[in-house]
Amino acid sequence: MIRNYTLAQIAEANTPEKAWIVIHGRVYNVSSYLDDHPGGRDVLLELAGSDATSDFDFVGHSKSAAKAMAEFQVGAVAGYTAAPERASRQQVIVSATEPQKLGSAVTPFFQNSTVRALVVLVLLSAAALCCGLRTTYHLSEQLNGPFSLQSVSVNLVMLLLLSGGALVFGMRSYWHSLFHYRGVFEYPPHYIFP
Ligand code: HEM
Repeated sequence: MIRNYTLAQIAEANTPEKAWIVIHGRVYNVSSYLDDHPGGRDVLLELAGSDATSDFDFVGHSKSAAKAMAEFQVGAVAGYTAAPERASRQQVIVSATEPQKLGSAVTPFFQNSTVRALVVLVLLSAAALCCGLRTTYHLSEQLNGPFSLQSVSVNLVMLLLLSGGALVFGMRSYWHSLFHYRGVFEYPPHYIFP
């Protein structure tokens, strides 16, 4: 059950012992997090008692930071109307009143996008390898044995195709890591891969 608080009630919670901040309509008590916050305690204390949504978004917090917040939520702002979304950022939190699941900071193995991408890559490589070996086998029967010039060329072409695919995938991830976040102030301490 989510408790609703007025902005006046929240404004009073601006001390280290009771530091409440509003992010996307949710109220968080960050008193116990002040010393653990990677961005420092001062920034949280400065915003205690107020709506920190735009500052929070501007820093470009990661999705895991958004998940870690769940344990600090103490309620929601009564009658909260969302601030306009910044065009350059993705909105991570969807609804102010829907409770977040606690303990969800660890992403299940197959929901992790890097693991998914690796599994797809391994499956595609295995499939390509099977096709390649089969084709090579048939071709080398028709050509002059497995070590003839033609058979070796077919093997080389297959190798180039496979490594080309891996290169494209690698470059795509690298490109994403460089340009997904725009502007120096949104540069995060770690990347979210597609
Ligand atoms: C409950 C609220 C908050 C939580 C749980 C939280 C959590 C985090 C985490 C986990 C990081 C490490 C980077 C990341 O994973 O994104 C971080 C960095 C940071 N946060 Fe917060 N944060 C909160 C609120 C805020 C607010 C309101 C501000 C105000 C501007 C802020 C400013 C920063 C800054 C400046 C950094 C450092 C970024 C860097 O060093 O690159 N945070 N925060």
